[in-house]
Amino acid sequence: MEKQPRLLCSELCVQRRPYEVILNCAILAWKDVQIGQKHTGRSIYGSVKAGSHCVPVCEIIAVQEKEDDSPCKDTGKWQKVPQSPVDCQHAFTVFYIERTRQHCWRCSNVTFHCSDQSLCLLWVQTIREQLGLLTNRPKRLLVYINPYGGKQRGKQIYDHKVAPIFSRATISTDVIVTERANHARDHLKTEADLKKYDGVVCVGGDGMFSEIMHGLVSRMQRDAGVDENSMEETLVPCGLRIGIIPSGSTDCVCYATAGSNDPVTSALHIVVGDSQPMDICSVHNEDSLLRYSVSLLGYGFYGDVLTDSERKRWMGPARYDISGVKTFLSHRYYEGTVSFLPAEGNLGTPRDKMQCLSGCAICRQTSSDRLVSKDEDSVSDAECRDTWTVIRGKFLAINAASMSCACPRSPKGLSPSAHLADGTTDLILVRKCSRIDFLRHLLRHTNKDDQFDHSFVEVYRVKQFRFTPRHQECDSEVDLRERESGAGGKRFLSQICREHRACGCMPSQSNWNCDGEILPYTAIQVRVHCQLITLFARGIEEQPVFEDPYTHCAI
Ligand SMILES: Nc1ncnc2c1ncn2[C@@H]1O[C@H](COP(=O)(O)OP(=O)(O)OP(=O)(O)O)[C@@H](O)[C@H]1O
Ligand SMILES: CCCCCCCCCCCCC/C=C/[C@@H](O)[C@H](CO)NC(=O)CCCCC
Ligand SMILES: [Ca+2]
Repeated sequence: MEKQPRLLCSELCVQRRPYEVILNCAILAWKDVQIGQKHTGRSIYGSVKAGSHCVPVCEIIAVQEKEDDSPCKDTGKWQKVPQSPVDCQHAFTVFYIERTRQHCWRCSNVTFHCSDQSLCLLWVQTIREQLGLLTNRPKRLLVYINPYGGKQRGKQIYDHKVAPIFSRATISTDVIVTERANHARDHLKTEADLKKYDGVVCVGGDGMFSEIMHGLVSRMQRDAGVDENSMEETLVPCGLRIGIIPSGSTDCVCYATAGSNDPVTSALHIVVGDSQPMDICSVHNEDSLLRYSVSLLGYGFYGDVLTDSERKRWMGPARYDISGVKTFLSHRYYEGTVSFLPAEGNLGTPRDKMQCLSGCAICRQTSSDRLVSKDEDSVSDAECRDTWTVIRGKFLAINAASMSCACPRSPKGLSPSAHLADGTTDLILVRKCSRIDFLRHLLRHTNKDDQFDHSFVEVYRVKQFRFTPRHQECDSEVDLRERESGAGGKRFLSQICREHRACGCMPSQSNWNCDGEILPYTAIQVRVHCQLITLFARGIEEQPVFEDPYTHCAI
């Protein structure tokens, strides 16, 4: 670790033991003086030493003066007691982030006792000054809580686990507990005074996140006079960051951007002001915008699971397991045409095993390319000239994963190498196959095996795609022929339908699952908008971070 100029260095006590405590602009470090004397010869900075700790300043949540209150031996009442120099009376507590297992963070603390009040104040003030320089931290947040998401614990989770952390970090909040579906979306879209806030927090699952995202994206476009219905429009990115406190059934957006669905971890990512840009797909039917999607757009299997599970909402998260098995057993397939515009450039491939982790090189490159070419997001002439790939077939599932879609059910996700902010989506086509083969493929969503390594699975990294179900292709074909053949057309139409009934494909029509919402159209056109929103997250941190066993610092 590079040496930083010291701001402060004092001998303070921690749990009645003397420590050498150092603060510079990057870290706060403290080492046990007595242990230090036994193990001489090494600097506190970045080397292995017993009894030493260090915390990056950017991971300090708050510092607070503390009065040493102890029970008075005589009266049994609590009062301030004078103490010996080692048990000094003046103290301050530093609250900081500690990494625990599985990408989870905790709020830890250490109390330093000082010999006099002025020293104590100097430490508190200096640490506060350092924290004041971290301008990416939010001060005012607008919080929406869905009290009915997941296991209906959103309000409880916020009140008990999140609000105390925000208050510790002196973040002020306006909290709205939603009273109906789309309450948060409509409020953001039309009413909320967004200038007052540094971010919006969503307490709920993917459905609730989708509401917040729709509200913010639509508000931005309306304010900028951008027509969301047009696929050719370049959408305006959202200035406000979104934080997700997971309390839903799948929580895939949170899991895929933070590596866990732990509310405390998410609250801490908000407090430290993390930023993670994210792609959004706009989903259209002809000239109208249907919805936006950030995670999964799924037709066939995942559309059917969702349709069936909506009738079982009362079951909570277990509804997906029951509907998953039921849909798998029904083994329906769907016919149609998928066309797509492949991603070009150095964006990797869905099978390259380049997981999108914190500070991802591919997403960073995409960001800098966007800075160079401001027009990048428009449907450029080059894209119009690009040739579309067209695939006709019978599919069990058509999935577009704009991010990995990792969640507790599928820890690596539907497309483990998909990127959060590269301007592409991974289009996965699962062709008609036997039940046992499909089961093998599905089970690979839950383990580490390559789910694309099957002859009936194809995967493409794309910028745009379209899907037309067979029955709609037929309709237009029939319409055309009917118009061409006049009165004779009716006879021709009935002939086609009879043929379809015979091949069994006519009744098979699924719905699109768009981030957990059912879309009212089956023929859709999709375009990825690169880095349209930003979350209070940093992507999944590489694991294991090699940690100095004594200082707990990454080295
Ligand atoms: N007060 C409310 N009453 C009824 N529905 C609500 C309310 N507030 C939000 N909703 C709706 O509830 C739906 C589901 O919420 P949420 O996403 O929080 O939980 P979930 O569906 O259990 O989790 P996941 O989306 O992760 O599977 C959302 O689509 C949202 O629009
Ligand atoms: C025999 C059955 C085998 C089942 C195999 C299980 C594989 C699990 C993969 C889970 C992938 C989740 C992708 C995320 C989609 C979210 O945008 C959406 C909204 O929360 N969730 C669902 O649609 C919920 C989808 C839940 C599907 C089970
Ligand atoms: Ca992407």
